[in-house]
Amino acid sequence: MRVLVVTAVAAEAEAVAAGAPGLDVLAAGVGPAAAAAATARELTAAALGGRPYGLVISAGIGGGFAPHAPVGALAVSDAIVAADLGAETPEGFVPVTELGFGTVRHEPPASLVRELAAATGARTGTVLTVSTVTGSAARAEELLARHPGALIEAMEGFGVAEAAVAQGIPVVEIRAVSNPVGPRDRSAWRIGDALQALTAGFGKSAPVLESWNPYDRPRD
Ligand SMILES: O=C(O)c1cccc(C(=O)CC[C@H]2O[C@@H](n3cnc4c(=O)[nH]cnc43)[C@H](O)[C@@H]2O)c1
Repeated sequence: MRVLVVTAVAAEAEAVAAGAPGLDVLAAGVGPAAAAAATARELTAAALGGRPYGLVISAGIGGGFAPHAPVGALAVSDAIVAADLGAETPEGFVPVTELGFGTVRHEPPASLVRELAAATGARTGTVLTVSTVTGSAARAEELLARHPGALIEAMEGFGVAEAAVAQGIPVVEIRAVSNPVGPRDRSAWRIGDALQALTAGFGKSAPVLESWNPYDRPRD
């Protein structure tokens, strides 16, 4: 099974490739729109070339919600959620699904999440996709109140997932925590530590990714 890993920037792609050199890795740009466009292009080219992908992974660094996702931790998504796709109303935020449109959530195969977490020691939980990085405690609390299972905030997963799901391909997100979600503090960033955790996590994930087959598993 071919696996496509989609990161935002080259440093993340290099960290993934250092851990799992056998995977195809694409640096697609920052944000959900760039991620969706590049992922769709890559999946379509592979399918037209007769070598379709069987799994897509959104990967990179991300913000961690305290206390469950400290800096340097690795997380595997059991849900990929668009956290700011909706409307502000006098009563608060309303997701697009409640407005009668689209979707805000994709769920990776449970067996894959379990096996990746067991192999890597990663935490599992919801990974939020946002278009605006959280910069205050109030916003972090608001997101956690709406998504009590949230572990991570990043900017690409939902875009990658939309592109994969549109082509019937399973998707999962793997993130290493570079900073806490909350008040803006560039001095608290640990990008090097997060990239190292990403490399180690992909190194441990490689055997799972080589053997996982969505077609010969009992139902999740
Ligand atoms: O300038 C800031 O305060 C700031 C804070 C956090 C992240 C950024 C970025 O521009 C990084 C975007 C890039 O990295 C991923 N990422 C890493 N940490 C976070 C986060 O806390 N919230 C959202 N995204 C994050 C993201 O997936 C992008 O690829 C700037």
